[in-house]
Amino acid sequence: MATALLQLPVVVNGGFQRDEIPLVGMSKTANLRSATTTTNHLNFRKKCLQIRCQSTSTEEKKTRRNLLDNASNLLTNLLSGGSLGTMPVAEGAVSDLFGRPFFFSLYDWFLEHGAVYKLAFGPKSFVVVSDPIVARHILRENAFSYDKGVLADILEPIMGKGLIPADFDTWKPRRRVIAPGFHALFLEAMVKTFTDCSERTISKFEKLLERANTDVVELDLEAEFSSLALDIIGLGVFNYDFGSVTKESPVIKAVYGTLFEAEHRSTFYIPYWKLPLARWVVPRQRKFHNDLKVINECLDGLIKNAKETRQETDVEILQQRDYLNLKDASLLRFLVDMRGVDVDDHQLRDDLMTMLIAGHETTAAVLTWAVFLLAQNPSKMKKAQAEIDSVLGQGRTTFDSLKKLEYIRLIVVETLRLFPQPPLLIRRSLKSDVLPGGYKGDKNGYAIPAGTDIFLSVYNLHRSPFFWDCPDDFEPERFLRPRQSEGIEGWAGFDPGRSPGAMYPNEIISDFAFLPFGGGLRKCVGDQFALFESTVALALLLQKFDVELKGSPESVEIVTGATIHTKSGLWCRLRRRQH
Ligand code: HEM
Repeated sequence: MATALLQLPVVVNGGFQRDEIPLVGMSKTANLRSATTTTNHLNFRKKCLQIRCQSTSTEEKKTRRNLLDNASNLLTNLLSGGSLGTMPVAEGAVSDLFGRPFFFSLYDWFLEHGAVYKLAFGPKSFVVVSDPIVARHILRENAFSYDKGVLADILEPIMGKGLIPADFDTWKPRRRVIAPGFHALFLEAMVKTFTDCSERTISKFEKLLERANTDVVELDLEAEFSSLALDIIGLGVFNYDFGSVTKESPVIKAVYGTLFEAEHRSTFYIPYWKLPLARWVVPRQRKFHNDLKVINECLDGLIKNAKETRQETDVEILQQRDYLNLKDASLLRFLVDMRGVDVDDHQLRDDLMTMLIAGHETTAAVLTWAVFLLAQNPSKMKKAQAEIDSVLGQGRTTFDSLKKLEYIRLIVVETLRLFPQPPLLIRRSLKSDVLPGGYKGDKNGYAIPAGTDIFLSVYNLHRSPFFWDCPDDFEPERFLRPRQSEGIEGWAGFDPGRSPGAMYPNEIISDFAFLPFGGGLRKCVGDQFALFESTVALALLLQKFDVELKGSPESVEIVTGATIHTKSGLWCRLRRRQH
């Protein structure tokens, strides 16, 4: 198998030759073998690679394209604006959108064309970036030259002027107010909320076992994590208990409906919802607007209530409240009480909606894939449980115990490396710029005009064979080892010492090779919230249960929208642990 993979054709348009890929500290064969382990989508990728091995030229590949692809490529040639200097060009086909997640195709093209390439796709073209040096330039060094582009177009109807899609003028004052809300005492109080909510989930599982009078129960853990994350984000952001672990309600249904629509819009080829009558004529658009109305009414009620009970206070004093004993420790309370910030209800609602959506599916996905990976690595599951037993025994998680649960924390970040949520960051250049060439790219860089749409593929970055050893392997321990830059000019290597005191590896330690929460100005504000939440939920699950997949890993089909998730749930068998 490995030999067959090494015989891949040399590609057109520059890029890497396949046998250049293995780099540091391993043989070519070992790297390619390791690149075909663990998960079913890797097998999927393996199949794709095999298919490509059999094909000897790009011509042959083109003949397999269907009529729609040909029409789309004709449009591309007409509209995509020609080449961008020496930047390699990959030609996408409409059929690449179907049958498998889009980011797999972006990965294959990355290996073919290099870490910066132009993807011409139907009437659109994008620059795809899979390199930490270029990512650092876009996200940090020249961040004010890029806005959210396509992403803002898609999300604005849902999140309005919330932080994620916001233009810089809206974003600056709101970020200044929201970021301080995630202060140390708030996060510490949230650990208690995470623990309470996770225990509610665990006790639901235990009741199922008792009722069935057995030691094993079968469950869709993805759905359970989704309910858990919804309950947590509701309490943390606006002190509202959805109670979705144990019940259904119109608001919960509306939240899921809205998420579903956001996902549909992020993957659908033609934005038909922008047509004037679409919101009244298309049934799913009508439903979407009804769902939005339900959520908005709920949020408006919470905002009204918070404003009526406002106690205006200086931010420094707000940050010292006794959060562990407050009846309402939520972010909404903080935002409303902050002195000198008289934000209108509409903006506040957009902020809450943004955090509801940003903090829900993402965390649920981390937990889902962590279980998926652990179930295939029983020795790592045992190691995790040994740590939990020694740190927690049968006790609860606390802020202090999180500091000692090192291996669980590493599992969480390794899951985020392999399954970044979202797998792509999206930007549009506000002015012309010159992107650095990145590793093995053009030394003079690549000039791009204003208005260029960019996909920064975090998935490619996290699985780049140039920056990670055995990139497709699930190996939480990797984060404990520093890694020299190994002669990669412009990249500082992986050094935990660069971010002393950080509980989790981040973009600074990895010099932008690891970007689970983005980086620079628009970095996630909820990163620590999400990391603590995932660590608590995973630790409490593994404290009580051994988990295995119900079917084979290959039967878990991967789909993607804003996040990477499964097509039909993560069906698992939970067995009560004997202590
Ligand atoms: C594992 C869970 C999470 C992941 C993987 C994640 C990931 C990300 C990423 C990658 C970005 C940057 C987007 C970009 O640059 O285009 C982002 C932004 C953001 N996230 Fe998260 N997030 C998570 C949880 C949360 C939570 C829990 C909250 C809030 C409670 C949150 C709120 C936000 C907000 C408001 C932004 C926009 C920041 C800005 O533009 O200033 N996220 N998130």
